[in-house]
Amino acid sequence: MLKLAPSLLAADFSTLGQVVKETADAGADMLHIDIMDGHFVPNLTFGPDLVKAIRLHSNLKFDVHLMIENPDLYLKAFVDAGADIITVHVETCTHLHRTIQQIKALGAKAGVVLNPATPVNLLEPILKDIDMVLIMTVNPGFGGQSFIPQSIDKIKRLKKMITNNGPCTIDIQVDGGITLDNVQDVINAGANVIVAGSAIYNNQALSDNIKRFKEAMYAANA
Ligand SMILES: O=C(CO)[C@@H](O)[C@H](O)COP(=O)(O)O
Ligand SMILES: [Fe+2]
Repeated sequence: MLKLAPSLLAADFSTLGQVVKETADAGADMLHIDIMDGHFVPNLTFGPDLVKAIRLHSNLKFDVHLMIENPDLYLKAFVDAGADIITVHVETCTHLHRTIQQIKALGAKAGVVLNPATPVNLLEPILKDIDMVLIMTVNPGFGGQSFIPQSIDKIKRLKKMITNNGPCTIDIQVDGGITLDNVQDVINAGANVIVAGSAIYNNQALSDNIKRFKEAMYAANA
């Protein structure tokens, strides 16, 4: 199933409650929330209190992308704040299996993220334990960067690995530099959850952007 997850990082921070409501009304499937700590990535964004505050404005699934060191310390805070899916970077988890079990024990779905230079075969031992893999298609830390073209082969390798692992329902999410020009390429390669920030929140109408993205997504999968 194809899903569109607009990334709040590119939205107008002065009206976040309203943005979240409009994003849901316009037909987004999830809301992607980028959490950055200034250590794992060279940028700072939101914490659990912000997630809790915007939770009041919609029932959208909250997809929380943790770009933070020591993620185990904050899992409960983000689930309590309203996260439905928590995604952790393999590069930040010394005990990845334990972190995944903790996310699930808290009642959230568990996702795992790979930086562009991290190979997919690292996921083989935990593939049966996760709900989603996120392939970073830029280096994490900032919105508005250009898509890394080698990501297409990486998505294909991941898709093959998941298929060879037997019947399962792991979502393949992509994040970074996704536009109307490349969204069909990533879907044809095997991705089904599309994160887009600057291509969704920009000077054009939010509802038009979401409509155009969903049309392009479903046309790719036809
Ligand atoms: O996690 C990140 C960046 O680290 C992303 O979620 C960005 O927010 C995507 O923004 P665009 O590349 O679509 O502008
Ligand atoms: Fe993200």
